[in-house]
Amino acid sequence: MRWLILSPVLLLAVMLIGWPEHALFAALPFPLAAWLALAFVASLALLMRQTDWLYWLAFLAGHYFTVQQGLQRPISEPDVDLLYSYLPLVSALWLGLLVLLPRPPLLTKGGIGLLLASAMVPIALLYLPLPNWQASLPDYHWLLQPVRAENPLNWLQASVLLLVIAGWLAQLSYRNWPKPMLGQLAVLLSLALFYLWLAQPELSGWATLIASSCLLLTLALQMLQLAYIDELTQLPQRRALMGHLNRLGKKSAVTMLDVDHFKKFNDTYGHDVGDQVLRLLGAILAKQRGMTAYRYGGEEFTLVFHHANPKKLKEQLEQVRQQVADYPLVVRQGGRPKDHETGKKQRSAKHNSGSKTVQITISLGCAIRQGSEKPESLLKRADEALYKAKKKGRNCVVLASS
Ligand SMILES: Nc1nc2c(ncn2[C@@H]2O[C@H](COP(=O)(O)OP(=O)(O)OP(=O)(O)O)[C@@H](O)[C@H]2O)c(=O)[nH]1
Repeated sequence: MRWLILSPVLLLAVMLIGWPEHALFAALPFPLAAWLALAFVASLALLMRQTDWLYWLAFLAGHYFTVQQGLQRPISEPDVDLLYSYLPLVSALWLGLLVLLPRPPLLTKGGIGLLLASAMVPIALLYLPLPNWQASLPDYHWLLQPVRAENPLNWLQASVLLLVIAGWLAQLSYRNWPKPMLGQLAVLLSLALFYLWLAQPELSGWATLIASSCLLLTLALQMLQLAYIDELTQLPQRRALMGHLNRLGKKSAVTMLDVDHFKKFNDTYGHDVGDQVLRLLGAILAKQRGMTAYRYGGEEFTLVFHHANPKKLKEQLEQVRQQVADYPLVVRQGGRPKDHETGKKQRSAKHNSGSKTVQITISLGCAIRQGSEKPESLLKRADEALYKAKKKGRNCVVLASS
């Protein structure tokens, strides 16, 4: 789903490569479209308290203003050519810095300073003595030669852009492709398309519109995540479960499962180790095939099945129970290590005294849907079956009788 964030910018790339003469590029959908898109996404980001995005939107606004003021004349004019030489470099470096630097909260001195700086960095290029700077460079250098004859993007600009994009991709894969970084990458890619197809009329407006759409999609997915995904286990939570249960087919089943003696576990090892266990259990459940796992709340989880075969259900649930019971959990005792090095030592074989391997078990209660039984009643029967499993001695599966 997260890849949806890049879809507007990929669509723009396909259009530019396949249909560069398309009438779409002759004009924006309506005058001021790019400004309105920026304002709309900024208002939403404010409303949703995702103010980090305002730095990016401020940069896009400053960039669009600079292009409107300074790049709407033939590239053969020396000051236009110079502005074009510096804008991609400055954009790539500033956006790279925005990712790397810690971003202060918006309503602080640092936050307001960063917001103004993000808008002013591209605009400053309109007023800086670029010709003097250029005069100090050697007359001819291969780094300043264009990459493509029909486009003045030079090797230096292209290398910095590529370096920033490559750094971004490396960070993305290292951090497991988080949504905000995909949104930031989409902004950079939109601008890169504008620099590569500079001669296209209205492309700066389209690039701003597309970058705003990517940020809008990122915001929407972030909100979905907040509303439907449990932060600790990364499983969908109760609100998502209720949505699923309301769409349930006639042949289906629901299982409630619960960690055994979890209170004692928390009391023995501490709440943070208890959290590690829930996270791990979430990962084990998410990997199961043929069922959808939810965190119901606390140490309770729910599994939803789209079949009503008791024998198969019992087999599948026994498998889950066994997998959890067999999983060796290495827990760190005596709190978290003070630093990375101590943590590394503690995890190594020679210095294993701070860790202990423990096991947990789960009890499961399953109910098969009867006719058009209501979700609440189905859940209640699964919960009763879970209660029976606890009474039976825990670490077992009980199927509710029909
Ligand atoms: N670490 C951690 N503990 C949680 C979380 N949510 C609930 N718990 C704990 O889960 C424990 C549940 O305890 P009980 O309902 O008494 O159940 P139990 O000890 O597992 O006993 P049985 O279910 O009868 O086997 C409580 O101690 C809660 O504090 C959580 O997000 N993290």
